Amino acid sequence: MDHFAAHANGDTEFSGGFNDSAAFNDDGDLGAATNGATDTAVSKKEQQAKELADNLAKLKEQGWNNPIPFNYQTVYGGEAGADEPRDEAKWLSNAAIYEWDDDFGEVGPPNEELEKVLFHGEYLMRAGVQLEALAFDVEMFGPEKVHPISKFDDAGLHPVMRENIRLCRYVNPTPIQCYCIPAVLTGRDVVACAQTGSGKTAAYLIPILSKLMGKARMLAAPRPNPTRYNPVTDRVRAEPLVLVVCPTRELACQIFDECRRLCYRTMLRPCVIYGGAPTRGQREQLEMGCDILIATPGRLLDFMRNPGLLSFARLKFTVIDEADELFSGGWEETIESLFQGNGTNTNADADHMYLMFSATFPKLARRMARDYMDEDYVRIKVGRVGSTHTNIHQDVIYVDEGAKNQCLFDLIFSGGPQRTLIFVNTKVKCDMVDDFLYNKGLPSTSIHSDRTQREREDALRAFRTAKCPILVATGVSARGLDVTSVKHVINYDLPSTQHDGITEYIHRIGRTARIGNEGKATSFFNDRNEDIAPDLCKILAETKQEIPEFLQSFAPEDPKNIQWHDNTDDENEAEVEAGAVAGFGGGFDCFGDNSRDVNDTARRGFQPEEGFQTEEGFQAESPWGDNNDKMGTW
Ligand SMILES: Nc1ncnc2c1ncn2[C@@H]1O[C@H](COP(=O)(O)OP(=O)(O)OP(=O)(O)O)[C@@H](O)[C@H]1O
Repeated sequence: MDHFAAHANGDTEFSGGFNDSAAFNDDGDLGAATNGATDTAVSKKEQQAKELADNLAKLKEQGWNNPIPFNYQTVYGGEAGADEPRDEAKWLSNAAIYEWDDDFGEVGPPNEELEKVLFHGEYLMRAGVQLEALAFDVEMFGPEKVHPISKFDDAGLHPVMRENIRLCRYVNPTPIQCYCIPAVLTGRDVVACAQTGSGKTAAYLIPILSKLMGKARMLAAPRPNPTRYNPVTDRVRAEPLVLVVCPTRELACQIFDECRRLCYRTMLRPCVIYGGAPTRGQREQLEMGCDILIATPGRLLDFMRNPGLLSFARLKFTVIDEADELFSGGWEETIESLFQGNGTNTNADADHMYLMFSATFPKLARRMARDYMDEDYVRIKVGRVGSTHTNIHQDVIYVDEGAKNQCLFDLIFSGGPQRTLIFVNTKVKCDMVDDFLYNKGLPSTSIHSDRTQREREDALRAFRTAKCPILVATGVSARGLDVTSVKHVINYDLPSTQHDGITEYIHRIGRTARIGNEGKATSFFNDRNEDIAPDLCKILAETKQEIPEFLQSFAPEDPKNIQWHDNTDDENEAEVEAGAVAGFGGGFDCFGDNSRDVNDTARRGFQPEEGFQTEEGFQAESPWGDNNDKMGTW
């Protein structure tokens, strides 16, 4: 039964929903019912109610908030997120942006209300103190040396961008930012691989937007003044300067969010279009003008079919984010047509820059880089492609399939209240696990691709605001999720090697311990997961985690010399050896010695912000904020 449906009915009695807790009752032998069907039903119901009441009391004592039923009628009525100003809009594509008045000079005046929404929300991600763990070796390949920055102030950024970075509380650039920002500023095409949660979005948005600031008046298409906008007479065609394509709706919304912050007080107008939400609102936003367009590929194709609505004639930057995901999702033709400009009237000027970001770097991505990017494109690699960092404490425990639910409950209960993300491998299981937890009295919700976009946005909002601090998700739907204070990721199911195996594992656990914070990942392992065991052990060894006894037979022989064959970064392919790949292999190392460069500046550059933890109402390491013991302050 659909847990959401039960919630929608306001069914707080916990009756009627899926509940397999009988499997864990002390005397849960259903066959022992001898007093007739009615008696059994009554006593089972009573027993469940008692069990639930006990659970609720225990959970409450521990600090968990009560499960909150969703009421989608109310949500549709517009009350959603009323206590989270950030998401006041019904759809994230309509979230507030800085509205530029023609009367402004070069830079618009502050807007206090919007500033609060964009920069001061308690649910915004803040850097933690364990930033050293992100100090990976950085390799850069390209035709000439690009000097990495160690401070944002050294990058020659537009003053408004510097101010917006300060408002975001980004004190120092992350390693990928140290390299990517100057590379983009020098006008080169860039291909970059970096770990999850390492600030890739800002690594391309900061230099691109900074380059456009001050030139927007000259480059941007004419647009109506929003303060005097008449939707009947003033509509324009959207002619963005920047296009960002990414694989998931949630990621598109997150990039849009970051863009709203970094465009603050400028005339650059960001818009986001993504599937599942009504096209109308998104179209209306484009008709008010659009300089930065963030899009998922399906909705982008839809809108591109209407040249009166969207044109790429002015496009200066095309960014492909999570390229590996887009390619494995079957979008390679769409991406290729964007690169080619075929039928898209894309501006093909020499100054049109292409950027490609990817956690791994599959063959298809390499071919596109070779075929469509400038010969002298820069390639940046932070750490080993597809690796993770030591801020995540990884545990693997042996759990038989049938014991997973109880184990999950015990694990969550023993961990105490904390934002927890649970991954399963199928949509059906996603609903089942969510229902199980909810019926046990835990505040959970779930997200997967069969949910409507309305439900997906609401589930994420509930998770972000900790109304439902437990989110059950399938891997695909939670890819790229950037939610503050996710303290525990649980792989209820480990990903199989047929579904991206260890790469998927890395993405999943990367939802915790982001940007210098710490977190925990627990994976349930049993005989069904043997396919992933060798790679899992390599990751555990590489990140100096304990390899449990039952996995010892899969442990790498020499933990100091782990061999990876991830097929993402094979420099020895014939084509590369033949020098056909410009920029790497065929190109030469930017640092002159044609070998790997380890840049200490970048390693030292990313330091925790002084006083960050002591700031009122915020503790980098605590989900609770100062002196708080309530869920509401997550
Ligand atoms: N220099 C910085 N200092 C502090 N926080 C930062 C900095 N740069 C980015 N962030 C924040 O870090 C978080 C993670 O960034 P982002 O989502 O871009 O990571 P990512 O590398 O794209 O991760 P993933 O691969 O998992 O999608 C975001 O909330 C972002 O606002």
